[in-house]
Amino acid sequence: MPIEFHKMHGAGNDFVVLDLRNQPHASLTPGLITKLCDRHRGIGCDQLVVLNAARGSEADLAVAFFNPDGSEAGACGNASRCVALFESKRMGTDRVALQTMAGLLPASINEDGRVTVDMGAPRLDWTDVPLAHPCDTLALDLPHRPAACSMGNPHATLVFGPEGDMPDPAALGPVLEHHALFPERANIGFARMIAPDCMRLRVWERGAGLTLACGSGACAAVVNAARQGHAARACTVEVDGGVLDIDWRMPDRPGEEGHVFMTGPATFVFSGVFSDSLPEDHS
Ligand SMILES: N[C@H](CCC[C@H](N)C(=O)O)C(=O)O
Repeated sequence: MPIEFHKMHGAGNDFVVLDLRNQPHASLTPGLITKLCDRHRGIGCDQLVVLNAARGSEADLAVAFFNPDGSEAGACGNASRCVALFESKRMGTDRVALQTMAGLLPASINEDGRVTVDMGAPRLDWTDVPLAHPCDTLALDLPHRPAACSMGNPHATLVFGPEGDMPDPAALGPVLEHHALFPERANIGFARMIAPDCMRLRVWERGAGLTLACGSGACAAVVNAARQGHAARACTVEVDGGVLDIDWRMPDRPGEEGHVFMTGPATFVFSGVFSDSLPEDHS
């Protein structure tokens, strides 16, 4: 059965968006997920994003994220901005609430066209990342002592000063993604501080490899760099595909972690129909 899809990207991190609310016939299998993400045998994207009706009144819709290797991710910041834009156009509003595995994410479309998503509070305990055994997530016993946290998905961030060598993310990234310390694997960020409120970031993504941008990775990088004293809580993050503004706000109450607000672009590219059989009149 043909499946309608929408191609979108957030700072070059690209997505195939399937809205199943109006095509319930589409049955998603790991094989179909991998095929749709494949840049040679399918449509091609960094993640497949699946929309369903919300289960409750707080959210406007439910969103699930899948990597090209078929694994499901609890968060995807760039896709969350894209879905917020998609739904805002459909509903004619500038505020959208997404229901994700990481929780309820309020989003707003700004006057400049950029999208702001409240990505929630980072989870800083080893059990939340998760890690394989108890340890301080502020400086893991790994090369370059990265800090780790969860934004609904696992992240470790290696932070470097303005000068000096940095390992190749394409070489060290997959080694750390699959390290035994990460029972659910991890996204690995390589951050170079330009100033306390500005960093350059590349992310080796779990299940996807090196991408042009990683929204949850940018949130985790600012949290992790701020925890290590290298970055301010509000920081511009320059990624290969553009610029994201991250603001890890102060908590409302003592003993809690503040929410991380991510602001950045969301772009609609094209819509199409995917069918694995030739149309009848393909003359
Ligand atoms: N590969 C990630 C999901 C996509 C995250 C990224 N595209 C973003 O914008 O946050 C994971 O398995 O946790």
